[in-house]
Amino acid sequence: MKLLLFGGTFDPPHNGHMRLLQSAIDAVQPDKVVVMPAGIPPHKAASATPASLRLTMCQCFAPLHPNLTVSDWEIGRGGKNYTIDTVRMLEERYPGAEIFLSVGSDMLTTFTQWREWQSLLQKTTLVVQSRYSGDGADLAAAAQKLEAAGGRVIFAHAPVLQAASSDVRAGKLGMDALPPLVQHICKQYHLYEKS
Ligand SMILES: Nc1ncnc2c1ncn2[C@@H]1O[C@H](COP(=O)(O)OP(=O)(O)OP(=O)(O)O)[C@@H](O)[C@H]1O
Ligand SMILES: O=C(O)c1ccc[n+]([C@@H]2O[C@H](COP(=O)([O-])O)[C@@H](O)[C@H]2O)c1
Repeated sequence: MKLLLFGGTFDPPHNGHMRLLQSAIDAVQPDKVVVMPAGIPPHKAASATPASLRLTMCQCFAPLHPNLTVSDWEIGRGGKNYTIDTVRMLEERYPGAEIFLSVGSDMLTTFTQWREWQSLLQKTTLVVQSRYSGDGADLAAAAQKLEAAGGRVIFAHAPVLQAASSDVRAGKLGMDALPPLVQHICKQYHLYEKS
């Protein structure tokens, strides 16, 4: 069984995330997809948006695959969430599964800063989607280093959709950058409104 893991802070999920996940699904053709919103991401400050709302907003990904789960496992654990722990949990829950890890450009180029990254490379295949025009050379160089360390890296080739959650939070990106379900929840709970 091929299992595709997509983790993020998702504060909020935006159309760039949708593009990344769709491109990874197209590249991998997984049997199962697990979307994993982080409780506290390892290299960022904790999110001001309640975890329960980020979890609900992640339902926007559900239409992308018939066997997609939005998991509350990292949120429920508390503390900082490291992907190696999540992958170990998935290995126990789905014995024998081939695990693919979906990441954007910034995550590939900083991958060697992740906790136990060498173990993660052994346990997963990275699936990368570019998020900035012109970052191809950086991504190729990062992939080459990871492959030299024994990793497997697949490139998804969807066109870049430049969007960032931080731009939504800062009011630099409007609601049209968000999937309809996320827009609806934002309106309902008055999220990301600038006074
Ligand atoms: N526009 C995009 N295109 C492709 N991948 C993206 C895009 N935006 C985010 N990603 C990827 O999605 C994953 C989760 O990202 P995250 O939830 O941190 O969103 P973000 O937009 O990077 O947030 P922030 O702006 O707050 O840092 C990461 O692997 C990231 O590289
Ligand atoms: O495990 C790590 O050391 C690690 C370091 C940086 C990022 N990650 C994971 O990568 C995903 C995207 O992270 P972020 O901070 O961009 O939301 C999310 O699932 C994080 O838990 C994981």
